[in-house]
Amino acid sequence: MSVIAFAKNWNGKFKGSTYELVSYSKKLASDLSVGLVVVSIGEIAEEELKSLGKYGADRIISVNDPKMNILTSRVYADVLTKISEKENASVVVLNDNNSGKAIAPRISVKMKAGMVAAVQELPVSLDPFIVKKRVFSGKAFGHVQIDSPQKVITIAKNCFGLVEIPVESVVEEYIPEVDTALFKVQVLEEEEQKNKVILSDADIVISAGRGMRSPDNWGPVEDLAEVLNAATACSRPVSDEGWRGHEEHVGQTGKVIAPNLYIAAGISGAIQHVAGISRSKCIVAINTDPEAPIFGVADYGIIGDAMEILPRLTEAFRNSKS
Ligand SMILES: Cc1cc2nc3c(=O)[nH]c(=O)nc-3n(C[C@H](O)[C@H](O)[C@H](O)COP(=O)(O)OP(=O)(O)OC[C@H]3O[C@@H](n4cnc5c(N)ncnc54)[C@H](O)[C@@H]3O)c2cc1C
Repeated sequence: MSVIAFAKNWNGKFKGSTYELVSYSKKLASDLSVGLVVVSIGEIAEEELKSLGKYGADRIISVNDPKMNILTSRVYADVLTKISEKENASVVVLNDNNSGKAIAPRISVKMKAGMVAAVQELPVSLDPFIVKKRVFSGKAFGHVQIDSPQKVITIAKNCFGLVEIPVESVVEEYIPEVDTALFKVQVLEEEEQKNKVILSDADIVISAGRGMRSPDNWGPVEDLAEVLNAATACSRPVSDEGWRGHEEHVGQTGKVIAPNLYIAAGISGAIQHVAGISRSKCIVAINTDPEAPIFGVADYGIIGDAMEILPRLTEAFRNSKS
């Protein structure tokens, strides 16, 4: 028996969320008294693979096939299912990011395994297997029991953190036979967004809402983001109005993010907005209205005009950096 963890790489590099996935999966495997097998797909340097050893990945299967450098969900799901069967997996763990969301349900169908997405912590119980996740747009937690012999879970960002258990990783090369029909639809090229911190990966997010009053007032938001090497985000009306692009919209109908620091300027804190940011480790709200609901979820609140406060924060961070 084993726990399988899918370690996605981005152009041959792992991210912090991959190391968190390995930390989580190592602890889960140890609680289940089974081995951990970390699977990497696509070309990647051995040194990068071995960096997973810091978090307890003693066994790594590398599907080092250039045909699989760009993620194709049908192909990746097939590869992971074949490896899960070969390794007699009891649980398959993926990150709850775009890749995990695309692959996990396919593995679940192929393996006839029960699946739960965006798990918040280690299972509440191993037998029966019960996991905890947010439900009703983050307003409540649900405990979900998976009864099938094999299970597939995706884990929410920042649900476990990084736990170092340094081991010497052993890397095995393995390329399973994949039906050529699965390559029918292929991503030929990926273009990376340049000079911008990607919102879903960002540790710090500066977000603004309708309180900024006009798209012309975004300068202070971008200045603070630049000083803090942060991503920018916005509330839904802001993107609906076309003040900012929809890729920045967070909330129930936008992106769900979990940065270490979320600064919300001129955002009222409607429940639909909070649904996308409540997993942030620290929320700082700037609002002129002391009764704004955002202060109910914020760790720190600043009552005042965002147009005045954002430049002062930028200046203070700039000074403290120099
Ligand atoms: C089905 C559904 C789904 C939705 N999904 C989402 C979603 O995914 N994401 C989302 O964001 N919303 C979503 N909404 C909309 C949501 O209900 C709110 O209307 C929206 O979040 C409000 O955006 P806002 O806070 O920017 O604007 P407002 O509610 O207008 O708030 C502006 C805030 O700025 C403050 N302010 C004004 N001037 C200043 C100033 N100079 N300095 C500082 N503060 C100031 C005000 O006091 C106020 O609190 C959804 C709604 C529905 C019905």
